[in-house]
Amino acid sequence: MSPVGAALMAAGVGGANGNGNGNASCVENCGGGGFHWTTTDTIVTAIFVPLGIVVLVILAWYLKRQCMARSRGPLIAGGVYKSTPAGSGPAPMDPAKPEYTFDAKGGSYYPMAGTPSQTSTESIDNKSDGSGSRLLKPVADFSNGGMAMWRQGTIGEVLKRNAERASVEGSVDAGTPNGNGAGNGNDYPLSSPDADTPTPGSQRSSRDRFRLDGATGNGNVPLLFTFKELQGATQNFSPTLLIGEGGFGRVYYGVLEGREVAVKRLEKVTAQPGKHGEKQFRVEVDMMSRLKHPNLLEFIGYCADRYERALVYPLMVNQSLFRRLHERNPGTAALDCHQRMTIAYQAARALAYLHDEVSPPVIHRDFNSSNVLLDAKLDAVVSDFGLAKLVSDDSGQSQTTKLFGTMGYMAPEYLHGHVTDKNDVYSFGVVLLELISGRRAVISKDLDIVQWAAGYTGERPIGPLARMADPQIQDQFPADALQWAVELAAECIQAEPRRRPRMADVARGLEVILQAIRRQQPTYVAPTPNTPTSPASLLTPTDVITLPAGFSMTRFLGSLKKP
Ligand SMILES: Nc1ncnc2c1ncn2[C@@H]1O[C@H](COP(=O)(O)OP(=O)(O)OP(=O)(O)O)[C@@H](O)[C@H]1O
Repeated sequence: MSPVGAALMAAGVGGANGNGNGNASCVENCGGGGFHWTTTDTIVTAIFVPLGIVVLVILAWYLKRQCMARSRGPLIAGGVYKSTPAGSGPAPMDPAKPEYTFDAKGGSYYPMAGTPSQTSTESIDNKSDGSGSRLLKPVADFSNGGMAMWRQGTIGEVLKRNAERASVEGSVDAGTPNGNGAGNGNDYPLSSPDADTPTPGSQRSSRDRFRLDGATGNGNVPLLFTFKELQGATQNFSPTLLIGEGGFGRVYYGVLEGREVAVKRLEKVTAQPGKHGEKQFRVEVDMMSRLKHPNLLEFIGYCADRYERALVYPLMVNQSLFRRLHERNPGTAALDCHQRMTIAYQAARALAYLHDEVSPPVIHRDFNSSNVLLDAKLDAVVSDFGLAKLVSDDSGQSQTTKLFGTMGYMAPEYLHGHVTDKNDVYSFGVVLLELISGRRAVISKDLDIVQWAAGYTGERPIGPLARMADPQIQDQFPADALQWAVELAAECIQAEPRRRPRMADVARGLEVILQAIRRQQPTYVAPTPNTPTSPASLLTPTDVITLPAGFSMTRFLGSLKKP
């Protein structure tokens, strides 16, 4: 029997007569034990071999496509992924030894370079197809939502236009921002020197051409800016307009189409393919596009122009809570206790939204007083989702091999790579202690605020609770409100994550504290010019809580716990 006939018979395709002798039309003697090529074999070979090859090619293409679709889930800074069933997004892999390095400048931990992981994102990050796709991929890969948009062609069209424009405009000379900018301490103008001057790109409005109308499906519509437009908005990233500096890059004051903005420019060096900052950029854009809450920093848009990456936010004129508490200009009033607890309440609401109202939930992972920004009315918004982590499994827990975060704010279990929303609760407790005491999270080389507070919360009695309050507000902090605030912080910073309250319950606790402060100060008038949110607007009538005699914050939180 011929080899083809045997193979087909084995595959049940027919063509052989079943007795093992092959076809009658042998051109040669069919006897003997050797292989003989027949006319039928030739015909069958001519038909089925090419057919088989076509089937194999189609199968390979289909499998590759499936893999790519799976690898394009939402990306997490430093995330390590494995394939998961389509639509479920990436799941973190088992933990390995945490590898991280400390950035002295930003006081933050970042993953060490050169720790490649065999992951699906790796293939995205390191693929160098030379087709200009580095410009395209980051946006296409932002999220599952981004993938859907890609399929619909919405983002695809925008990116195509962007790529065309980039090739027409050629390389934009970014200019190098003066490295000797004054850093975090810079004051900056509160109105643009030439706010009415159109930006170079604004004669062709980026909004008109690049608006991704409805693309994100959640009402947040990020705008795509050219690097040239951002150069125009920030006087070519002038050092005199430097607002601040973080682990991600520098933040500049700017004016875009008449609106005052903060432009966060990714350091050129970290915008190179495969570097941490690039991933962080994608995560931040992804997060910002999906999330919308009055106490989360609004996301205006971004720039992904060749190797330049930048994010555009509304300007928060009172900058960060950290600065307001710890680096206040001499002429600026200290925050009073009502303002402090209002800020805590608003930040708690933002975290509760991330944990409970977003699907899948989001863990901020780097909540600290630098990431709480204050607007003109001292209303707080939570910022910096570059380190956020999407929770992808049902338990609400995940493990990470890479650590990000800020010294003094990281929960003990987080240092072992254990990531849950309770990490944020711990960090929130630290910020609450900062607000109460006016002390920094890291007080000295050997003492952090949690250790310091232990003395007041029972472990190491060192004085009356009143002494724990910032001396600038000691007189105005009602004793009961202060006690409850300290109790609330103590609940949040417990070593055992499961014992910490949920952020929604923390927000309820802060409502009680605000009520107590307002009871004591019924004619509360905020210091000008920073008028806080009207206290009444914080609580709806149904939110008013009736306190029993001997109210205890700990018991109150316990009563809110879900069974
Ligand atoms: N939208 C904004 N409006 C006003 N100031 C801002 C705005 N965004 C950032 N800043 C200022 O710039 C500083 C640096 O911000 P950035 O988010 O880059 O870093 P960070 O949060 O301080 O640190 P990291 O990114 O390392 O966590 C902030 O501390 C804040 O003072």
